[in-house]
Amino acid sequence: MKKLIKNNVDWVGKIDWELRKFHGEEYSTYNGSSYNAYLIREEKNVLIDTVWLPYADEFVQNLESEIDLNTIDYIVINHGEMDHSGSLPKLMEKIPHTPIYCTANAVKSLKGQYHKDWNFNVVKTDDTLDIGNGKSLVFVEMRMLHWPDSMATYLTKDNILFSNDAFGQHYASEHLFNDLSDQCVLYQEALKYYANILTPFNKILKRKLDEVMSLNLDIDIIATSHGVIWRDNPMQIIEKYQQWCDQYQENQITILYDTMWNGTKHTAEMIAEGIRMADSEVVVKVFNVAKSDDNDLAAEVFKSKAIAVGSPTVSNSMLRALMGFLHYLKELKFQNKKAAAFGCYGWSGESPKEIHAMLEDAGFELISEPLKVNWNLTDETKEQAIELGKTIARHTM
Ligand SMILES: Cc1cc2nc3c(=O)[nH]c(=O)nc-3n(C[C@H](O)[C@H](O)[C@H](O)COP(=O)(O)O)c2cc1C
Repeated sequence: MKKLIKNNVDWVGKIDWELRKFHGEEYSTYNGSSYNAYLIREEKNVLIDTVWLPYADEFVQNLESEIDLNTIDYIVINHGEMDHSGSLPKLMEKIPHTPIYCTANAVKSLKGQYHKDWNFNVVKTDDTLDIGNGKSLVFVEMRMLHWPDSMATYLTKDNILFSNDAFGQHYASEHLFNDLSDQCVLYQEALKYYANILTPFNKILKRKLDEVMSLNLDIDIIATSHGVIWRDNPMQIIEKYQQWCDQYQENQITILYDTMWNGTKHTAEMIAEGIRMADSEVVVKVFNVAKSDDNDLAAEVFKSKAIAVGSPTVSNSMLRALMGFLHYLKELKFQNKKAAAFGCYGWSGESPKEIHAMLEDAGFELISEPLKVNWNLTDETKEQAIELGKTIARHTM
């Protein structure tokens, strides 16, 4: 299957309707995904990226129905990760000498994964490749967005930026274009993708966006490597990225907890009540971490000014779903967010203190001492929970 993108550029990728987990079990993909590869046919024929390994046979067959593989002059690999390069070995069995254009780091990642010494041609930012008919490819290194090997490729005259993982989303969509997609799903998936994949690289991304903007490229289309392609006002997603990479916050406070006998749940609810009493405008959301999806929760934290995090004490520690999630929060390296810890206990009560320490270690600014509730709420501890909510609200107004 192919889809026309513009003039002599076709999408030759794979829509993966059934994908429910990505990166192993790390990333939830309720809306599926796509692996976008592109074929440019000018005086020179160029393939940009491939698709994930399980679809290699299908990909190569489709490509063969489109073009005599021997007439592919260049292959551009924007990023060596398996979901984009996984079909390369199968393809290279058929056209082993075709030059591959990629960054120096992509040579390392491709050789490291596939152990092949293909005809690599290393490119750097501003390098160009003439493809005839007055058009050329311009390469822009995107180091650490999100691997050291990442780059984007710009097609002049057609003004298409093949951005690879940047600006993508895990969203399977029949029509592949942003104007033909469900706008709410698209926005939510783009934000979730940013929060979970790109947040750790905020500072690099900020610099890179400035650099790309300073190139003054006319961009008519942003052809991502996952999800839909931005052709209607493509600058909208660049503008969103400019906001998202700059310590993004909405007027939201999120409470995350786990519980066995609901004491910590009721405490979470009282903290929420206190926040609402102090600030009637703020959006307050409460989630049970063990019953929620970690990636959705990370997106909620991404939107939040502050979080309150609670677990009962179990065997001198916290419940393990929360432990895992706090570890994940540390990986995401959020900045400029406030936090507080709480939890019920029976006799020793280590959990709130431990949560407090892990949040601090994850870069959150702790705005109060941990709240400890013995067994479950009394009038006194209920008031303390409400007061904690008010304190969080006051610190974020
Ligand atoms: C398996 C188990 C282990 C526990 N271990 C501890 C502990 O080490 N220290 C402690 O203070 N309380 C411990 N408790 C007591 C709980 O922290 C207490 O029941 C608390 O009120 C539960 O809060 P929840 O209603 O939010 O689940 C334990 C409870 C259970 C069920």
